[in-house]
Amino acid sequence: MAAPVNPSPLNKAFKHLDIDGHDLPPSPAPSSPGNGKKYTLATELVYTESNDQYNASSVPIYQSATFKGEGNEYDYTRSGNPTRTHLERHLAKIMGAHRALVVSSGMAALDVITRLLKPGDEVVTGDDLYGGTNRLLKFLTTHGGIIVHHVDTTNPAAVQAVLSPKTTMMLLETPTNPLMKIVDIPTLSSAAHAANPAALVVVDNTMLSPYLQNPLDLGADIVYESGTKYLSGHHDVMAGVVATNDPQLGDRLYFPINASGCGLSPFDSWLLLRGIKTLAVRMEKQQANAQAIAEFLEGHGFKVRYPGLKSHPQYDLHWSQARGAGAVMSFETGSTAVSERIVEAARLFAISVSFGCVNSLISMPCRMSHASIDAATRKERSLPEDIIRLCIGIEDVSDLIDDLQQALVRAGAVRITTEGGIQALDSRDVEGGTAQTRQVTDEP
Ligand SMILES: Cc1ncc(COP(=O)(O)O)c(C=O)c1O
Ligand SMILES: N[C@@H](CCSC[C@H](N)C(=O)O)C(=O)O
Repeated sequence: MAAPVNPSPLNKAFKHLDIDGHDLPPSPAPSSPGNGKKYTLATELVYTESNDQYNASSVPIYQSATFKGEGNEYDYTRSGNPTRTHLERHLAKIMGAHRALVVSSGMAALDVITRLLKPGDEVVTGDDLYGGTNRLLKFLTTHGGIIVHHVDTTNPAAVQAVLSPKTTMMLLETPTNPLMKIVDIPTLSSAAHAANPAALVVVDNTMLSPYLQNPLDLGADIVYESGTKYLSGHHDVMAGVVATNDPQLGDRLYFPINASGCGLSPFDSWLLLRGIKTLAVRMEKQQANAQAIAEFLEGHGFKVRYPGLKSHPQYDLHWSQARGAGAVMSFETGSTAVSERIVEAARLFAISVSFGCVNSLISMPCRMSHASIDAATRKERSLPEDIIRLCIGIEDVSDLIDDLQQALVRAGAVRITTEGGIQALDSRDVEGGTAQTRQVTDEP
């Protein structure tokens, strides 16, 4: 694919505008066929157009650190690379954003965003957050002079109580990781902007991806997500995405990427672009499987946290701002030891951190993804030590349910009913170790 040097005066005049009005370098330009029709997201995800000199169907990987010449669109890959630009423009299109930027991980994306803060700035955020997010915010409080308020963001009154003209950023996750709490993006965005019109509302959209939720349409100023998860979908690349509709904010976010060099590499940009094309089919299958599994667990007496279940306390709120429930859920057993046994007994579900992969995963957040939050803080924030997180993949759902069922039985988390079904044991029975149950559980 050539980054064509087109001497046409028309091209020069419109150098910074693509057909969607994005004020970005013009080449290479993935877009929809320019026939005026608005396509659905599933179609837009797949369609990219490039003006490659050989009409390559797959965007070439510009594995080059430097570009010859002076005053050209690209000079150095830290500053910009055609493969990365192609991905960024594709993401801007599917995220409904003016500008998207891709970096080396989800945490790098948050790092870029927090570079907007200055010592003394106040950040309002949730009490249930991904462990790495909590870790970076804590570091900024001890090393960057930032003041962070952790509150229950499902409670607008609690949020209101810490908002002030000093609030410069509100950082939200919804659904939260791992408690799957739903946060009202429009209400909280309005509250933050009312407290300080210059406050930036930032939403971590990793749990749902742009296929299921668009925080920029709901009042957020910046959306970011870990591309390591659903966007790429195969756990073969680390990536992060930051997007905004404000051109000046876009420039301010680009600055630390160029200054520090955390922009996504050409090969990883190519991998992420490939993953994005199958996002719709993966997500549809993953969330259909997740719904069936959540119903299976709930139907057998477990307390399941999943926004696809009517029993979710914020079911209506979730569906007022999202188009699907995603494929992550968590549930409790009443006993850390039982939870450990379930996780260890699963065979198809891999014991692994992360989510969004085509394979199903099982984990204990307090030991794994959220281990960086100390035990006292976890307790203070009501993060149950026995919580199990399931991240559902695209396998056959009956195989997944069979695997879970045998894990529950082997772990002694359920008893066999007289009808031959299974029923979650009361945590007191579990702690007491109902020998009868254990005996029938050894093999599936
Ligand atoms: C909700 C959420 N946000 C951000 C991240 C950070 O992403 P990454 O691992 O790509 O740095 C993760 C997981 O790591 C996450 O679960
Ligand atoms: N050791 C890692 C753990 C990564 S957790 C990844 C993911 N966000 C999840 O929720 O599972 C770390 O310390 O960050």
